[in-house]
Amino acid sequence: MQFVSTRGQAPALGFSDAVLAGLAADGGLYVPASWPQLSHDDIAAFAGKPYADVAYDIISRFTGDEIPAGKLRAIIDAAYASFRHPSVTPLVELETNHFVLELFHGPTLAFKDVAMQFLSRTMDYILTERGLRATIVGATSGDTGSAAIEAFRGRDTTDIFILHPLGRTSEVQRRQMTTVLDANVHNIALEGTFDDCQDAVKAMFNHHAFRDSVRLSGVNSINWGRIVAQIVYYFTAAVSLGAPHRAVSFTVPTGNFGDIFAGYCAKRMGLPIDRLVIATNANDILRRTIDTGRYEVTGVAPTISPSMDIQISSNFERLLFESAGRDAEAVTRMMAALKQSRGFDLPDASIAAIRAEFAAGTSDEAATAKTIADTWARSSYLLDPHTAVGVSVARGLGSGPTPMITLATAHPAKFPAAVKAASGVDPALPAWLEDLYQRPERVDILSNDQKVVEDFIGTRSRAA
Ligand SMILES: Cc1ncc(COP(=O)(O)O)c(C=O)c1O
Ligand SMILES: N[C@@H](CCOP(=O)(O)O)C(=O)O
Repeated sequence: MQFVSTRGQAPALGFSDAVLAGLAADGGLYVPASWPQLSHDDIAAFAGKPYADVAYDIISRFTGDEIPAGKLRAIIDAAYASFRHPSVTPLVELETNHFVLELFHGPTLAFKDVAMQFLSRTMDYILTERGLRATIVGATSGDTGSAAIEAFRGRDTTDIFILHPLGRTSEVQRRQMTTVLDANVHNIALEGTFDDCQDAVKAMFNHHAFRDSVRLSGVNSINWGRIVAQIVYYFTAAVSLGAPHRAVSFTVPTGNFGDIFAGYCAKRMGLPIDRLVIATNANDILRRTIDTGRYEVTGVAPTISPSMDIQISSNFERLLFESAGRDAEAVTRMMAALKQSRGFDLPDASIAAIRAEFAAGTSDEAATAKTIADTWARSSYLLDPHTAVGVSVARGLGSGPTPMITLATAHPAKFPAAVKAASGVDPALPAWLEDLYQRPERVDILSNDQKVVEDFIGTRSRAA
């Protein structure tokens, strides 16, 4: 399987090289050269299978023969053994025909663990085979960072540098990152927003001398190795509700568009998905884009779902590529306009193609808090604020002909202040994190200056 860049100027790469590259050398994102197809019978055969079996079936279609079967199987088994639920990602019925897919049973209590536990082991394998060491960088609004740090801590092949926006994560999220004191882990609190952190990471990838000098690699969802692992739970969830014999719908709390793009990939691979619904908080650039056909960046507003406080939604570029008929020049023009004037109009054919696949809705702060309160009162089920954005939007659409599955992207205990304010309930951290508030922290505060950040990383990376 080869992977091509959405901007068409970087060489096509195999799975291992695409994973190590993270972002393509032309600034684009890697996507598979073609979509593997699963037949009706292939999908039906997933019924009743353990999560790791389905994961192996899906992921091996992308890795081809680059990772030996036994090794890939061992990576997947170890990744999902770290989850505290036997089903890995269980489905819970919230109300008639509306389910939540609990993606938060991994070590850091957010859906990011599903991909990160796979990606860290895969990168470690590739680097060890090649006798190399790499510098991992990542931007986080809270969850990617904690999942990545947990997954990469203590690994000999990598140093990991995570940039989070100073003061804009929940305290639990920050402590999950800053209390990990392994020598290969570096936390940077940037004086800026999440978008500033993401810009800094992308700028490092586009600074080729720096990129090469530290052998840079990324763990944000710009890395195809993240998306591939997230495709799996769309299949397991849909099959447990009767796919491929009947279609299902998904509502996805959305920020960087990685999670819902994985749902789109599952559909392209043959999974019968009826509605794919983008749920945004007040930072609603994607909902506005679907409504108006114009992608327009405004300021970021802090919300009670901080991990979705994002304006520049990096994976949307992958969808633009698909919706433009894989026209890399058109994507390059749109991305140049975004950089220059903070916005662009989608070509008519692209927006029509996107509207055919996606619906979108926004839940404001009051609606999100009310959804947490109502769901607790009605069903004794505690939602985290990100999942509540999804549930609120899904409920607003009303019930359709197919079951609706809302992705539960984080555990409520990651956002105790917001959850308590909405429901009166103080969600407890699980036993393995009980002493989180007593653990010492280590973090460096840096100004939002590219050179400062690169110097910091360059002098500490063991790959340099
Ligand atoms: C808890 C939570 N929900 C939803 C999202 C949005 O997911 P994505 O960025 O893949 O759209 C994030 C961050 O990415 C998150 O941490
Ligand atoms: N919400 C994310 C933002 C980064 O998203 P990613 O999926 O591209 O890594 C976070 O929690 O950090």
